[in-house]
Amino acid sequence: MKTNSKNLGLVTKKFNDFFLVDLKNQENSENSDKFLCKVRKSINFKDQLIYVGDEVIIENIDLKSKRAIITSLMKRKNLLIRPSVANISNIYITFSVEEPELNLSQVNRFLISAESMGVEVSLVLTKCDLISDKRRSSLIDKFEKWGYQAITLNFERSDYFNNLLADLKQKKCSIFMGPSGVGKTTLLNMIIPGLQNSTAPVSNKIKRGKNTTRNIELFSISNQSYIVDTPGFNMQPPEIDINLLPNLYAEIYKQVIEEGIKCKFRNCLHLKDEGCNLNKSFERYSFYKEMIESAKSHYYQNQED
Ligand SMILES: Nc1nc2c(ncn2[C@@H]2O[C@H](COP(=O)(O)OP(=O)(O)OP(=O)(O)O)[C@@H](O)[C@H]2O)c(=O)[nH]1
Ligand SMILES: [Zn+2]
Repeated sequence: MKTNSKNLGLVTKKFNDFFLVDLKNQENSENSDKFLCKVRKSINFKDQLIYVGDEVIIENIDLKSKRAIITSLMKRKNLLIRPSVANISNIYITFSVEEPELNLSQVNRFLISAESMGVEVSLVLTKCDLISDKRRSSLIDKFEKWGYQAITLNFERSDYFNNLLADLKQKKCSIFMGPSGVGKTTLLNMIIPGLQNSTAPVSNKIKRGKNTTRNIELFSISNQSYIVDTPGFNMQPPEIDINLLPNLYAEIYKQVIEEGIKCKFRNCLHLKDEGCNLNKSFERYSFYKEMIESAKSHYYQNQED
C-alpha cells in the first residue's frame, strides 16, 4: 500500500534518527495522519539538520505501516534555539503575577529576545487569582504602555482560559516561554488534554532539579494550529548581542517609530542627555539602560576570556 506521490508534512517530534511527521491531507485538512519517517540522505540535504516544526516533503508513503521517507526540507521561516523549534508563528511570554513575584526587568528581557525572532509576541500573566482586581487592572495598564495587550489568567476563571485557547487556535504554531514556576506546564496540561506533564511548586522544582528528559513535541490543537510542548525547559533569555544595541531603543519603544521621531546622531545609544532628543521618560527606558550595561559587560568579559 505505498503511494508514489510527494506530500508536504510537518515534523512534530524527533527521536534518534526518526521523525514523526503529520501529513496534511490537502482536500480535507481535518484529517492529519502521523508517519514515522527516516531521512533519505541525498544531495538536497547536505549537512542540514531537521528540527521539530520543519516542513518537509515525504515520499514512499506506506499507509498501512504508517511509514515514509523524508526527501527534502522546505525553507524555514525561523529557528528558535533552546528549545530548538522551527517555524514558530507566535511566542507567548508567560509570567506569574505572584509566586514567583513579577520581575519587570526580566519581563522586558524576555519580550525583547522574543521580538528579535521576528514573530508575533504576546504577554500572558498567570496566577491573577493571587492578586486583587485593582492590581490586575494596573498591570494591564502598565503593559499597555509597554506596547502589549496582556492576557491575564486566573485559576478560578475558566472564561479567561477559554479566551486564550480561542486565540491559540487562530495561530499556526505557538510556544509559551518564561521562567520556571510561572505555570507553563499547568497551562499546557489544560490546553492538551491527556498530556499530564508534572507540575510542582517552585520550591520543589529547585530541589528536584532538571529531571525531565522527554522530547519537544508539537501538538495539534485545531485544524492547522499547533502548540509546542517544551518539557523541562526553564528558559532564560539570551544576552543581547552588542551589535544589536543601536536598534534596541526602537525595538523597545515601538511608538517612537510610529511617531517618526529620530535621534539626530548616528549609532547613538541614547544614554547621555547632551543633544540626544529621544524620550527617556517611559518605564521601559530604565530596563533599556540595564540591558545596554549588561550587554557591554558581557561583551568585555568574553573578550578577556
Ligand atoms: N494560584 C495559582 N497557582 C498556579 C496557577 N497556575 C499554576 N499554578 C501553580 O504554580 C506551580 C508551578 O506551575 P507549573 O505549571 O509547574 O510551572 P512551569 O512554568 O511549568 O514551571 P517549570 O516546569 O519549572 O518551567 C504549580 O504548583 C501550579 O499548581 C494559577 O493560575 N494560580
Ligand atoms: Zn540618541
